Amino acid sequence: MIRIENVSVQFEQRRALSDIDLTLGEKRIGIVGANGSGKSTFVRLLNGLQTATSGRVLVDDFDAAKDGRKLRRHVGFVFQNPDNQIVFPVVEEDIAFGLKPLKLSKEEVNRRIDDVLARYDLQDFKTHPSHLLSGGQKQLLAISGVLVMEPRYIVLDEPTTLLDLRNRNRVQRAIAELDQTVITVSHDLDLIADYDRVLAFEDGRVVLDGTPADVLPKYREMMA
Ligand SMILES: Nc1ncnc2c1ncn2[C@@H]1O[C@H](COP(=O)(O)OP(=O)(O)OP(=O)(O)O)[C@@H](O)[C@H]1O
Repeated sequence: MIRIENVSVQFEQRRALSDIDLTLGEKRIGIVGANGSGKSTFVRLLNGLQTATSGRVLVDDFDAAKDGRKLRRHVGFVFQNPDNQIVFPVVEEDIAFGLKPLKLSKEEVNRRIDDVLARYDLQDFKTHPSHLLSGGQKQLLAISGVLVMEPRYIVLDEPTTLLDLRNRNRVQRAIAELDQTVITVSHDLDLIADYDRVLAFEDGRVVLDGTPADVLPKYREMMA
């Protein structure tokens, strides 16, 4: 369960989020809103990448202000551009990197890497240069690098923006199969059309909140 209690985020000249108060317990949560409306700032709060200027962020037993390190393991974050997430030149090294702080045995590290690569049909790319993967494969590798840490929540910030239709569909299927609670920021409304709940942001506030069937038509109208 995620509790956001009266949270505001103020950057020097600009208030990015104003008095957000939400309880999120659904398994699939979509976030929509115009450019600059506060979506990324909001999801970055959930794993401590962004701190609240005022208010509290609680994820299960963790308070973002006190338990930053634990929160980052509990809530995995997939960035919009996988090139910002993929840091090692070889696929298996990149996935292993995130596991280092967990101090697992070599066997367990290998088992997790093999499992996650098989899941996304990337097993043949294990020793492949990461930068030679296609855009969709890179996005799947970025998701793999987060999944392998077995977080309880996964945040995806515009996961399909850079992808062609085939890779977009692959990523959509990959998300659908996740056991974790997933929070997805997206301008691609079809991607979140079967989610449990959608929040629409405008000027740092949540202006629509409900099922996709309820929110998405209103959001389309709002953006027309
Ligand atoms: N580190 C920062 N310093 C100053 N201002 C920031 C910072 N990060 C975000 N902002 C501002 O806060 C507001 C909200 O930004 P945010 O990135 O959360 O929007 P967004 O809804 O994710 O936009 P987009 O759809 O374009 O990714 C914007 O006006 C942005 O310029």
